[in-house]
Amino acid sequence: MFPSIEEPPKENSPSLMKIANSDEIGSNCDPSDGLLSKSPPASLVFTDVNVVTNQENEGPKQTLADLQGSIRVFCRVRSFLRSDKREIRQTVSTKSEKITIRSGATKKEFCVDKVFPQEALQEDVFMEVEPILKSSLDGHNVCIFAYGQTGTGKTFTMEGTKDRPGIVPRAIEELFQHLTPYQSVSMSMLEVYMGSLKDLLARKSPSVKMVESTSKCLSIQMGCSGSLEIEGLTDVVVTDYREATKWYTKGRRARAISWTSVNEASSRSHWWVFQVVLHCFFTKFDLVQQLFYLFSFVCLA
Ligand SMILES: Nc1ncnc2c1ncn2[C@@H]1O[C@H](COP(=O)(O)OP(=O)(O)OP(=O)(O)O)[C@@H](O)[C@H]1O
Repeated sequence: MFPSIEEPPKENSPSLMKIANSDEIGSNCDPSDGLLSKSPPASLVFTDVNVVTNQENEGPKQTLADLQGSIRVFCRVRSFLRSDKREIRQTVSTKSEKITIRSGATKKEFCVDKVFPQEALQEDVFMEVEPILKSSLDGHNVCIFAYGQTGTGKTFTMEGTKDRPGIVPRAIEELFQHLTPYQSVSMSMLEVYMGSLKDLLARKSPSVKMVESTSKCLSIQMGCSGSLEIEGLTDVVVTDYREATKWYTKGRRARAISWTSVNEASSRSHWWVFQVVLHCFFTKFDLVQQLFYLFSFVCLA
């Protein structure tokens, strides 16, 4: 038996994602700026909450959006690695909402919602993101977008390692902890590489052995509601954290990986999108209906 509501929330019209313009996010923070190459690299994590008109749940989420804005910009400074060849100099200084970068006589300051210094842990980052992820369970689309030059720690922040899990595994775990019997989860993963879209969860064709060559090339279509849809993108239903992790790992392995002069294990996909869809079921006038909300995790290389 699904929960019944007289007036269901207005139909959500999910788009694939909203990519914020770099002028909108943060203050003229351009990671390609030469200054950054002499500093511990910094990457940005954006959370973009699309507020939809869910009257039933407007309260808590609306308060969060009102207080903190629907777009939040975080900047994480990567710690120096043993492999860093450059001379280590203290060219970056941080305050909780400001980062200052010096190069010779030049000084640049950037204001963001939150700065994570070099010593920040994965837990610290997730603690900041968690309330926004939780709010999506109240019926809102959420996009977390990582941006920064190669080797700045985007993959580390989003995925992390087995010992130090990042935002994505923590978010999936959190999602399944709060799932109600009237909700289900499906997921998809795609990569934009060399100008084409690839379905990273596409099932392997028995005749082709290479994972990369089995990834389907997809096209973007405009849906009848005006939303963007990826035609034929594999969407798998997952029932628990373990199954979700299994599919996520499959998608990761299918991604293009190469090395760059600053990152031996660069993801090299120009960007990848991991999308989790929360399906919510309810009855209205004795008919089972469904709404869905999106969590999009985007990593721009
Ligand atoms: N906060 C951190 N603490 C410790 N190590 C880190 C941290 N951030 C990144 N690293 C390490 O730095 C290296 C580069 O990070 P990562 O691969 O995440 O960069 P990236 O921005 O995703 O690069 P690319 O765009 O090339 O894929 C990795 O070895 C990663 O483990």
